Amino acid sequence: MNKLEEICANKRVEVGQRRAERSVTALDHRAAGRSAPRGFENALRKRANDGFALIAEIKKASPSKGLIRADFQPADHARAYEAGGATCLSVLTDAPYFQGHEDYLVEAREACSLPVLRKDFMVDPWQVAEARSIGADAILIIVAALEDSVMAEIEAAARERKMDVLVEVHDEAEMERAARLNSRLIGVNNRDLKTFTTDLATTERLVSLAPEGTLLVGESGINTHADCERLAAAGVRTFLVGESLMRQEDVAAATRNLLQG
Ligand SMILES: O=P(O)(O)OC[C@@H](O)[C@@H](O)c1c[nH]c2ccccc12
Repeated sequence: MNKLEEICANKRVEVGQRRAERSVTALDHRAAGRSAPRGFENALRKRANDGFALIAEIKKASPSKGLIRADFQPADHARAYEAGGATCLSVLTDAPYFQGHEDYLVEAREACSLPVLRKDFMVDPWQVAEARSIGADAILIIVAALEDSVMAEIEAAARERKMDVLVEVHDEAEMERAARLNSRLIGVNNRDLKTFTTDLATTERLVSLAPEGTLLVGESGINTHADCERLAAAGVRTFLVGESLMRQEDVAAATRNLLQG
Protein backbone atom coordinates (compact mmCIF):
# COMPACT_ATOMS: atom_id res chain seq x y z
CA MET A 1 0.00 0.00 0.00
CA ASN A 2 1.49 3.41 -0.92
CA LYS A 3 1.05 6.53 1.23
CA LEU A 4 -1.96 7.82 -0.72
CA GLU A 5 -3.75 4.48 -0.40
CA GLU A 6 -2.97 4.40 3.32
CA ILE A 7 -4.30 7.95 3.82
CA CYS A 8 -7.47 7.16 1.87
CA ALA A 9 -8.09 3.89 3.74
CA ASN A 10 -7.94 5.84 7.02
CA LYS A 11 -10.12 8.57 5.55
CA ARG A 12 -12.83 6.04 4.71
CA VAL A 13 -12.98 4.98 8.36
CA GLU A 14 -12.95 8.59 9.60
CA VAL A 15 -15.67 9.67 7.15
CA GLY A 16 -17.77 6.61 7.94
CA GLN A 17 -17.90 7.66 11.57
CA ARG A 18 -18.74 11.32 10.91
CA ARG A 19 -21.30 10.42 8.30
CA ALA A 20 -23.25 8.34 10.82
CA GLU A 21 -23.68 11.48 12.95
CA ARG A 22 -24.78 13.93 10.28
CA SER A 23 -27.06 13.55 7.28
CA VAL A 24 -26.57 15.37 3.99
CA THR A 25 -29.83 17.21 4.70
CA ALA A 26 -28.48 18.45 8.03
CA LEU A 27 -25.22 19.54 6.36
CA ASP A 28 -27.04 21.37 3.56
CA HIS A 29 -29.16 23.12 6.16
CA ARG A 30 -26.02 24.26 7.92
CA ALA A 31 -24.51 25.36 4.60
CA ALA A 32 -27.42 27.75 4.10
CA GLY A 33 -25.93 29.84 6.92
CA ARG A 34 -22.64 30.29 5.01
CA SER A 35 -22.09 32.87 2.31
CA ALA A 36 -22.54 31.59 -1.26
CA PRO A 37 -19.55 30.02 -3.05
CA ARG A 38 -17.06 32.72 -3.98
CA GLY A 39 -16.23 31.59 -7.51
CA PHE A 40 -12.88 29.89 -7.18
CA GLU A 41 -12.24 28.97 -10.82
CA ASN A 42 -13.51 32.28 -12.22
CA ALA A 43 -11.20 34.26 -9.96
CA LEU A 44 -8.23 32.20 -11.16
CA ARG A 45 -9.17 32.50 -14.83
CA LYS A 46 -9.51 36.27 -14.59
CA ARG A 47 -6.16 36.70 -12.89
CA ALA A 48 -4.27 34.23 -15.09
CA ASN A 49 -5.32 36.31 -18.13
CA ASP A 50 -2.96 39.13 -17.28
CA GLY A 51 -0.58 37.77 -14.67
CA PHE A 52 0.12 34.92 -12.28
CA ALA A 53 -2.79 33.46 -10.35
CA LEU A 54 -1.83 31.94 -7.01
CA ILE A 55 -3.68 29.44 -4.84
CA ALA A 56 -1.84 30.00 -1.55
CA GLU A 57 -1.97 27.07 0.81
CA ILE A 58 -2.43 27.16 4.58
CA LYS A 59 -0.47 24.09 5.65
CA LYS A 60 0.83 23.41 9.13
CA ALA A 61 2.57 20.09 8.52
CA SER A 62 2.92 17.30 5.96
CA PRO A 63 3.77 13.60 6.04
CA SER A 64 7.07 14.18 4.22
CA LYS A 65 8.25 17.33 6.04
CA GLY A 66 6.68 17.06 9.49
CA LEU A 67 5.89 20.38 11.15
CA ILE A 68 6.28 23.24 8.64
CA ARG A 69 5.17 26.16 10.79
CA ALA A 70 5.17 26.33 14.57
CA ASP A 71 3.35 29.68 15.06
CA PHE A 72 0.38 28.58 12.98
CA GLN A 73 -2.38 31.22 12.74
CA PRO A 74 -4.81 30.49 9.87
CA ALA A 75 -6.58 33.88 10.00
CA ASP A 76 -3.27 35.78 9.97
CA HIS A 77 -1.91 33.67 7.13
CA ALA A 78 -5.11 34.21 5.13
CA ARG A 79 -4.82 37.99 5.52
CA ALA A 80 -1.12 37.89 4.65
CA TYR A 81 -1.77 35.85 1.51
CA GLU A 82 -4.51 38.24 0.42
CA ALA A 83 -2.30 41.28 1.08
CA GLY A 84 0.52 39.62 -0.87
CA GLY A 85 -1.64 39.18 -3.97
CA ALA A 86 -2.91 35.60 -3.79
CA THR A 87 -6.08 34.94 -5.81
CA CYS A 88 -7.42 31.99 -3.81
CA LEU A 89 -6.61 29.96 -0.70
CA SER A 90 -6.22 26.25 -0.11
CA VAL A 91 -6.63 25.06 3.47
CA LEU A 92 -5.57 21.58 4.59
CA THR A 93 -8.24 20.09 6.81
CA ASP A 94 -6.91 16.51 7.07
CA ALA A 95 -5.90 15.96 10.70
CA PRO A 96 -4.00 12.64 10.89
CA TYR A 97 -1.37 13.38 8.22
CA PHE A 98 -1.35 17.19 7.80
CA GLN A 99 -2.35 18.39 11.27
CA GLY A 100 -5.23 20.23 9.62
CA HIS A 101 -8.66 21.09 11.02
CA GLU A 102 -12.05 22.25 9.70
CA ASP A 103 -11.84 25.27 11.97
CA TYR A 104 -8.74 26.46 10.10
CA LEU A 105 -10.80 26.74 6.92
CA VAL A 106 -13.61 28.57 8.69
CA GLU A 107 -11.18 31.02 10.33
CA ALA A 108 -9.20 31.62 7.13
CA ARG A 109 -12.30 32.22 5.01
CA GLU A 110 -13.81 34.62 7.52
CA ALA A 111 -10.56 36.61 7.68
CA CYS A 112 -10.43 37.48 3.97
CA SER A 113 -12.52 37.70 0.81
CA LEU A 114 -10.68 35.06 -1.23
CA PRO A 115 -12.34 31.86 -2.50
CA VAL A 116 -11.18 28.82 -0.51
CA LEU A 117 -10.42 25.24 -1.54
CA ARG A 118 -10.92 22.52 1.03
CA LYS A 119 -7.71 20.50 0.73
CA ASP A 120 -8.53 17.01 1.93
CA PHE A 121 -8.87 13.48 0.63
CA MET A 122 -12.33 13.06 -0.88
CA VAL A 123 -13.49 9.45 -0.91
CA ASP A 124 -17.25 9.93 -0.56
CA PRO A 125 -19.73 12.49 -2.02
CA TRP A 126 -20.97 13.06 1.54
CA GLN A 127 -17.75 15.01 2.14
CA VAL A 128 -18.80 17.58 -0.44
CA ALA A 129 -21.88 18.50 1.61
CA GLU A 130 -19.64 18.65 4.65
CA ALA A 131 -17.14 20.90 2.86
CA ARG A 132 -19.89 23.35 1.83
CA SER A 133 -21.29 23.29 5.36
CA ILE A 134 -18.02 24.79 6.65
CA GLY A 135 -17.95 27.34 3.83
CA ALA A 136 -15.61 25.76 1.26
CA ASP A 137 -15.91 27.24 -2.23
CA ALA A 138 -14.08 24.39 -4.00
CA ILE A 139 -12.98 20.82 -3.43
CA LEU A 140 -10.16 18.61 -4.65
CA ILE A 141 -10.50 15.35 -6.56
CA ILE A 142 -7.29 13.29 -6.57
CA VAL A 143 -7.55 11.06 -9.63
CA ALA A 144 -4.93 8.62 -8.32
CA ALA A 145 -7.14 7.91 -5.30
CA LEU A 146 -10.49 7.22 -6.94
CA GLU A 147 -12.38 5.13 -9.45
CA ASP A 148 -14.04 6.95 -12.36
CA SER A 149 -17.57 6.40 -11.05
CA VAL A 150 -16.76 7.83 -7.60
CA MET A 151 -14.97 10.84 -9.11
CA ALA A 152 -18.06 11.57 -11.20
CA GLU A 153 -20.35 11.35 -8.15
CA ILE A 154 -18.14 13.67 -6.12
CA GLU A 155 -17.98 16.14 -8.98
CA ALA A 156 -21.77 16.07 -9.38
CA ALA A 157 -22.24 16.72 -5.65
CA ALA A 158 -19.99 19.78 -5.98
CA ARG A 159 -21.75 21.13 -9.09
CA GLU A 160 -25.12 20.77 -7.34
CA ARG A 161 -23.80 23.11 -4.66
CA LYS A 162 -22.18 25.51 -7.17
CA MET A 163 -18.74 24.65 -5.92
CA ASP A 164 -15.71 24.34 -8.19
CA VAL A 165 -13.58 21.23 -8.52
CA LEU A 166 -9.82 21.10 -8.83
CA VAL A 167 -8.94 17.77 -10.43
CA GLU A 168 -5.46 16.60 -9.54
CA VAL A 169 -3.33 14.40 -11.81
CA HIS A 170 0.30 13.39 -11.85
CA ASP A 171 0.80 11.39 -15.01
CA GLU A 172 -0.50 10.89 -18.56
CA ALA A 173 -3.01 8.14 -17.70
CA GLU A 174 -4.53 10.29 -14.95
CA MET A 175 -4.82 13.24 -17.34
CA GLU A 176 -6.85 11.04 -19.67
CA ARG A 177 -9.17 10.06 -16.83
CA ALA A 178 -9.48 13.69 -15.70
CA ALA A 179 -10.62 14.60 -19.20
CA ARG A 180 -13.72 12.43 -18.73
CA LEU A 181 -14.96 14.72 -15.96
CA ASN A 182 -16.66 18.06 -16.61
CA SER A 183 -14.32 20.29 -14.65
CA ARG A 184 -11.71 22.09 -16.71
CA LEU A 185 -9.66 23.15 -13.72
CA ILE A 186 -6.85 20.59 -13.62
CA GLY A 187 -3.85 20.59 -11.32
CA VAL A 188 -0.65 18.74 -12.10
CA ASN A 189 1.00 17.60 -8.88
CA ASN A 190 4.77 17.74 -9.27
CA ARG A 191 5.20 15.61 -6.17
CA ASP A 192 5.72 11.90 -6.75
CA LEU A 193 3.54 10.32 -4.08
CA LYS A 194 5.78 7.28 -3.81
CA THR A 195 9.11 9.04 -3.35
CA PHE A 196 7.86 12.50 -2.22
CA THR A 197 10.36 14.19 -4.54
CA THR A 198 9.11 17.11 -6.61
CA ASP A 199 10.01 17.84 -10.23
CA LEU A 200 8.52 20.76 -12.19
CA ALA A 201 9.13 18.78 -15.37
CA THR A 202 5.97 16.81 -14.48
CA THR A 203 3.81 19.87 -15.24
CA GLU A 204 5.81 20.66 -18.39
CA ARG A 205 5.34 17.10 -19.65
CA LEU A 206 1.55 17.09 -19.22
CA VAL A 207 0.66 20.57 -20.55
CA SER A 208 -0.02 19.46 -24.11
CA LEU A 209 -2.28 16.60 -22.94
CA ALA A 210 -4.81 18.78 -21.11
CA PRO A 211 -8.28 18.89 -22.71
CA GLU A 212 -9.24 22.05 -24.58
CA GLY A 213 -10.35 24.93 -22.41
CA THR A 214 -8.47 23.71 -19.35
CA LEU A 215 -7.01 26.08 -16.79
CA LEU A 216 -3.93 24.18 -15.67
CA VAL A 217 -2.52 24.60 -12.18
CA GLY A 218 1.08 23.75 -11.32
CA GLU A 219 1.14 22.17 -7.85
CA SER A 220 3.90 21.41 -5.34
CA GLY A 221 7.60 22.17 -5.27
CA ILE A 222 7.21 25.76 -6.49
CA ASN A 223 9.65 27.82 -4.42
CA THR A 224 10.69 30.92 -6.34
CA HIS A 225 9.61 33.46 -8.93
CA ALA A 226 11.99 31.70 -11.33
CA ASP A 227 9.95 28.51 -10.85
CA CYS A 228 6.81 30.46 -11.81
CA GLU A 229 8.56 31.87 -14.88
CA ARG A 230 9.70 28.39 -15.86
CA LEU A 231 6.12 27.05 -15.77
CA ALA A 232 4.83 30.17 -17.51
CA ALA A 233 7.21 29.42 -20.40
CA ALA A 234 5.31 26.14 -20.75
CA GLY A 235 1.97 28.00 -20.69
CA VAL A 236 1.00 27.54 -17.02
CA ARG A 237 0.28 30.74 -15.12
CA THR A 238 -1.66 29.36 -12.16
CA PHE A 239 0.15 27.87 -9.18
CA LEU A 240 -0.65 26.12 -5.93
CA VAL A 241 2.05 26.84 -3.35
CA GLY A 242 2.27 25.91 0.32
CA GLU A 243 5.50 25.05 2.04
CA SER A 244 7.84 27.66 0.55
CA LEU A 245 5.48 30.46 1.68
CA MET A 246 4.49 28.94 5.03
CA ARG A 247 8.16 28.76 6.04
CA GLN A 248 8.69 32.53 5.70
CA GLU A 249 8.44 34.90 8.64
CA ASP A 250 6.75 37.59 6.50
CA VAL A 251 4.19 35.66 4.48
CA ALA A 252 2.77 38.71 2.66
CA ALA A 253 6.23 39.81 1.46
CA ALA A 254 7.12 36.24 0.44
CA THR A 255 3.88 36.00 -1.56
CA ARG A 256 4.64 39.29 -3.33
CA ASN A 257 8.18 38.12 -4.12
CA LEU A 258 6.96 34.82 -5.49
CA LEU A 259 4.50 36.55 -7.82
CA GLN A 260 6.56 39.57 -8.85
CA GLY A 261 10.21 38.55 -8.42
O1 LIG B 1 3.87 22.64 -0.13
P1 LIG B 1 4.04 22.63 -1.61
O2 LIG B 1 5.21 21.79 -2.08
O3 LIG B 1 4.08 24.02 -2.17
O4 LIG B 1 2.74 21.89 -2.23
C1 LIG B 1 1.44 22.43 -2.06
C2 LIG B 1 0.37 21.44 -2.55
O5 LIG B 1 0.55 21.22 -3.92
C3 LIG B 1 0.45 20.12 -1.79
O6 LIG B 1 0.23 20.41 -0.45
C4 LIG B 1 -0.57 19.09 -2.26
C5 LIG B 1 -0.87 18.81 -3.56
N1 LIG B 1 -1.80 17.85 -3.63
C6 LIG B 1 -2.15 17.48 -2.38
C7 LIG B 1 -3.10 16.56 -1.95
C8 LIG B 1 -3.27 16.42 -0.59
C9 LIG B 1 -2.50 17.12 0.31
C10 LIG B 1 -1.57 18.05 -0.11
C11 LIG B 1 -1.38 18.24 -1.47
